[in-house]
Amino acid sequence: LIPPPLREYIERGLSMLWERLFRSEDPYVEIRVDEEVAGNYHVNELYNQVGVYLGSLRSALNTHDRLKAYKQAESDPISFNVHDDESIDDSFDGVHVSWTHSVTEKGNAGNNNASTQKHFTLRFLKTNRQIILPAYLDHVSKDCADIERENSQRYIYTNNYGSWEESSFNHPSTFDSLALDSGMAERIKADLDAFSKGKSFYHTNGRAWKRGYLLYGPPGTGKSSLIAAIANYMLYDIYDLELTKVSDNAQLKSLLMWTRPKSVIVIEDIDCSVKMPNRDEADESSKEATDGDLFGKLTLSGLLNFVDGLWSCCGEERIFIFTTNFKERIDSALLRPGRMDMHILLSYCSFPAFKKLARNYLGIQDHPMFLELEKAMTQSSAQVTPAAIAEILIIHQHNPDSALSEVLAAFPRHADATIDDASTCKGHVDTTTGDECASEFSNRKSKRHYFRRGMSVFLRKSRHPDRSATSRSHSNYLEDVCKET
Ligand SMILES: Nc1ncnc2c1ncn2[C@@H]1O[C@H](COP(=O)(O)OP(=O)(O)OP(=O)(O)O)[C@@H](O)[C@H]1O
Ligand SMILES: [Mg+2]
Repeated sequence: LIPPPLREYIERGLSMLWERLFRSEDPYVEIRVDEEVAGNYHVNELYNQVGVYLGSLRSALNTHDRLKAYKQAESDPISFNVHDDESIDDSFDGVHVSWTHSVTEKGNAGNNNASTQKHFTLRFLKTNRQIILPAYLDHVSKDCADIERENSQRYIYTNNYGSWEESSFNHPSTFDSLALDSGMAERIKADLDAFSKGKSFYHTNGRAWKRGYLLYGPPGTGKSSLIAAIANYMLYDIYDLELTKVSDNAQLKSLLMWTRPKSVIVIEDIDCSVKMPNRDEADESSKEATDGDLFGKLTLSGLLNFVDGLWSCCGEERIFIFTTNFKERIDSALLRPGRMDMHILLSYCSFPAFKKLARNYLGIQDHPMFLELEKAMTQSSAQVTPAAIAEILIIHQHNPDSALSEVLAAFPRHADATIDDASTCKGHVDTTTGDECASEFSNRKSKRHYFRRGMSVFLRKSRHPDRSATSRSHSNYLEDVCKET
């Protein structure tokens, strides 16, 4: 409970008193971290790490009146350091330590041009030696690595047959920008936190340090956005594995070998990426190998080994994420715990999720229409995706009243009667009009992607009271889509 500067003052006083009374040795340990490694004039990496670590400590802001502020790069946060020869306090495992930075004249000894020598001194009580050494210095070093990773560029890799191609990853999605059902973001973040701190847990229990998530739900409910949010939260790189560009199991294994730790490995639309023979068929295939039928192909067991076999332990701290619009189409072997530990349903927009979208897109926390909207959203059977709502909000971002009226119109009381009962359409129901769907299509991703996945679009009838007009506009719309494709 004693503030660190006062505690240090008391400790110093006691130590001087002790020395006077008993002429005993200094009760402190001092560790000096020089800028140069003595003798070979190389930069001491630990010196740089201590500088970064101390710059990130905010405690000095409350305790020191003279501080130095700096930024290492434009995009970096502002860091603070105390002046030379002033000490900065920290604590580790309940133990108080202090750091001082000093600059001393070097004399002529070095053959390096610099005339001064810089160093940090770490000071703590001898009685705490076991706690501080080397665990505290390891902690400083690891924290510095995390800070640097936070400020450094991250990458998304896509596979081109046997190799990964890299691009900068700058997706802005975060848990804060996502509209999810209440409590979902917190549950996922808690799971991620437990995973990132779980190295010893996984090792003690003989498990590979990895985690698997299955994200499922209709198109436009935020699966891809959630992947980006997870990568941003964890500060991980992303490996986006396109199974159609993997020729066989051996290639899959080699791609896995080239992934780095602290990464998210993603397979989107796992149900329809490739037609994979299942395990029985694959066993049969070994008999048929001479026919060349399934020989050298990608098989389900190859994929299972990718996620969960011996090879999956070759790198550590990795998260596997699969997405699908149709969970029921996925082989249950892929979904079992240990492969996919959490199954996360992303669904149509609920009122709490809508409120988040309204806050993010319109900057409003509340509105007189919210009550009516909540009623409409809970009572209507219309199923509207967050993507469709986001589109409406973007169009009317400067006019919250019209934005909310448009959203309200998407939730008619008897929604069933307003959705075409098109027997040929399967899957996702989208209550946006054809035009809105078209803009959603072109905004979101390539049409090829949609058609490859066999996505169906429902076109709403309510805006077209005359059924023949509806069919006409629908077929025109579909023709347009095909033409564009
Ligand atoms: N839950 C959400 N919260 C905020 N925005 C969302 C959400 N869902 C979708 N969106 C918006 O809709 C766009 C499309 O979402 P996203 O690509 O993440 O959907 P998806 O579920 O991956 O769809 P698909 O199954 O077609 O791949 C995003 O760019 C985002 O702006
Ligand atoms: Mg997606």
